[in-house]
Amino acid sequence: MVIEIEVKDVKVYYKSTKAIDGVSLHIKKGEVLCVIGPNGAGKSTLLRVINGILKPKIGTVYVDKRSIYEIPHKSAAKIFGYVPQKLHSFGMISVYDFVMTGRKPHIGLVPTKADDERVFKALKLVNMENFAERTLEELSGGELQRVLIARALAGEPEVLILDEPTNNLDLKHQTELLNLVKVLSNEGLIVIMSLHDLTQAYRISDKVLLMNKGKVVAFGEPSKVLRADILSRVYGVPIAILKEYKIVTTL
Ligand SMILES: Nc1ncnc2c1ncn2[C@@H]1O[C@H](COP(=O)(O)OP(=O)(O)OP(=O)(O)O)[C@@H](O)[C@H]1O
Repeated sequence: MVIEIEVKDVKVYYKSTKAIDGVSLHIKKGEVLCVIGPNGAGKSTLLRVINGILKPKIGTVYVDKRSIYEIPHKSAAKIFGYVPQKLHSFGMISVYDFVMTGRKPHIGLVPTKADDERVFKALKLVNMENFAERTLEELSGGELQRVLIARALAGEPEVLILDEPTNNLDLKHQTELLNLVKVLSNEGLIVIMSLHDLTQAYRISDKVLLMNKGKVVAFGEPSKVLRADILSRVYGVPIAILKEYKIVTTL
């Protein structure tokens, strides 16, 4: 089981645009890290760096002190489960076959009964077990989001990376997803996710990383990062934190 992920002084450029400018962080087994910040802050880019999809120009990600770039691709694929913000294209693939692609790093020549069981277990975790035969095109936005999460879970990851996972989800499914994240982290998973809902970030996180313009503004315990003065400055709107820790704009 992965004990620790460390990101050290990462810089990412898209052509000449600097998207990430010297970001460092660390997170341990069983912890939930929420990455927050305004649009364009660099959250999605950072998540793609952490899971090895995007190689930074400078800096490294370490998995238990080992550079991610030294880990063989198949081993890395077993460690990380990634749920992107959106799926750019998909053909006429069924939900079942799509979720099975999450098993790829574990499958030998052909999927076994154990792989089949894993796929159904993952679908069940997101309440999508009755949609296995549908094609992805036949799903609503929220259903598709839950299938993307199932695909990541089917791979039995040790580090789960979720890019705005509550997007498209109704209140019930948002709550269920966040509860699932808590259960998984209690089982020892490292969960790293970007969120726009700051109240949810406060409730779910062990650590929060607040980014703006590619840089870290604050990193640490939720109550130290999610402060009205810091948030108002970064988001550019007056923000209040209510007694029960509900973060609202007071514009
Ligand atoms: N493929 C790309 N080519 C060029 N610039 C990009 C590319 N992807 C992202 N960027 C730029 O990099 C910066 C960081 O983008 P990123 O998507 O990481 O931000 P984000 O914090 O996830 O934003 P949002 O909250 O809007 O999803 C932005 O200025 C964005 O315009």
